[in-house]
Amino acid sequence: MKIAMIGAGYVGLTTGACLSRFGNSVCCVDINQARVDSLRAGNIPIYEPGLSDLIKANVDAGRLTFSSSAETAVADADLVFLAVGTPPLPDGDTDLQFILGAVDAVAPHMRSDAVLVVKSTVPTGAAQLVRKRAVAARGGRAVSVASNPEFLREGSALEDFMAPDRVVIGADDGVAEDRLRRLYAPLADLTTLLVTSTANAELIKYAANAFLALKIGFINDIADLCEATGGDCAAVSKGIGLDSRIGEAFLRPGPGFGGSCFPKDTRSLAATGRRYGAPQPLVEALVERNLERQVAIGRRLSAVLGAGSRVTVLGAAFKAGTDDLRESPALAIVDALLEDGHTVHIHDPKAREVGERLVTGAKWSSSPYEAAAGADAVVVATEWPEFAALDFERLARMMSGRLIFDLRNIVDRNAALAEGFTLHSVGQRPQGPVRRPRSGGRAAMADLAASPL
Ligand SMILES: NC(=O)c1ccc[n+]([C@@H]2O[C@H](COP(=O)([O-])OP(=O)(O)OC[C@H]3O[C@@H](n4cnc5c(N)ncnc54)[C@H](O)[C@@H]3O)[C@@H](O)[C@H]2O)c1
Ligand SMILES: O=c1ccn([C@@H]2O[C@H](COP(=O)(O)OP(=O)(O)O[C@H]3O[C@H](CO)[C@@H](O)[C@H](O)[C@H]3O)[C@@H](O)[C@H]2O)c(=O)[nH]1
Repeated sequence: MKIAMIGAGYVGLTTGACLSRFGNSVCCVDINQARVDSLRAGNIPIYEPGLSDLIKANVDAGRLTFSSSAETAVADADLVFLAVGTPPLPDGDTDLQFILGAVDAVAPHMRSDAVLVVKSTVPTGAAQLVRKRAVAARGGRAVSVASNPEFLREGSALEDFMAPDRVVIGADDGVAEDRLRRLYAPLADLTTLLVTSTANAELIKYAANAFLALKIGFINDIADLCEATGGDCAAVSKGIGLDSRIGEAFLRPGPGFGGSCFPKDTRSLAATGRRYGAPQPLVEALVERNLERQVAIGRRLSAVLGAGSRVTVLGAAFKAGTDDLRESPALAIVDALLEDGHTVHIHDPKAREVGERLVTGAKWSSSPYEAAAGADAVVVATEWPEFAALDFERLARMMSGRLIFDLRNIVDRNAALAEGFTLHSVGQRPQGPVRRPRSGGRAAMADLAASPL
């Protein structure tokens, strides 16, 4: 089939590349000319494992192209996907300006039998709005509109797309349903295909993200309780996760959830609830708690460090496997540390280029060890695998202090303790010898006991 993918960001590029791998002819369109030029020159503007090779293979095979002209790209397309951003408005509701702008750009030029598919995450009712807008832009000619929400995660986007738990097709007419069933047929034996209304498909996407975010918010609160009572949240997560009704996924405590989806989508779901007079108090509370947590963790670190410490933050991206800094808890913690007067050095294996432009006031380094030279404390803020394999002997030689704050519970605990570090993990009381950082810090046993993470 011929596909136009409007929006060549994380979702558009990944989805476009994967669909071209099925043998479809895909044109990814973006209004950002620099992005299109870069893609045409073979430079992929985002980091996503495997994406660069997949794009290259499909471009070489003649199945994947890039354009800034929506008009040309949609002219002979069977399916036109909208994968543009849906950012939050100040009240948390979703800003549909990019969706509606894209509809205006594509609708007049689509074939009469083409299907317009909303892949972006949009509040319930948006597909109907898109349909009305498209019909108006086409001078009254009808158009088939479908909703096909995306569930991929950054950092594992290709595997998630190629082996999804389910594919949700929201279709209010047979043409849209048949076309999308055909499109996803190559995944049919791998997945559960759920065909429902556009309104349900839209609700499923928000409900899924909010439910996963609630699991994280819940375990983060339990982690605080474990720290206060002397429990170990890793054991608690395992113990509850083994119940198949609960499941082990998304029970890792940390610095709060971030990224371009959970924070914005929970706010949007809450806003939709308010708009329809069906309040979502659990989700409202979750949104608040998550913001509070990021700030609180920064403050708790500060309380242990004392004034004017030198702190190394390992990881800036909101999770491992991506260079995406949107709503990253690591950056909220960096901000809190800078505000409290600490000197901050950051290392992230992939996010430095974007990060250096975004975070002023901190110094960026090209390796964890360079970043840790002379530091009083190291904070592991993103779960990059290299941080799970830190060489503590080397760190001990380079650092001034002996404090590790492991906000992802990934460091090699025994290796850290053996080198004389005091280790603060999430959901556990601090472990190891308590030592004063050599410069600037004023950590004491009482402070540490009173200030678990
Ligand atoms: N990032 C994820 O992991 C993820 C996963 C599932 C769903 N989603 C949803 O998918 C949507 C896109 O997210 P993203 O992270 O890919 O966003 P993004 O910001 O990375 O990319 C969006 C792209 O759309 C382009 N664009 C905007 N208006 C356009 C227009 N009229 N024509 C052509 N291009 C246009 C922008 O220039 C940008 O490159 C959002 O609704 C998001 O909530 C994201
Ligand atoms: O046990 C966990 C799992 C995740 N996180 C955090 O939660 C956030 C989101 O992580 P993840 O869900 O892995 O990444 P995303 O790429 O944001 O993917 C989510 O958001 C996408 C956009 O809607 C959806 O498509 C995906 O299904 C959904 O998982 C990150 O800050 C993680 O560090 C935790 O703190 N603990």
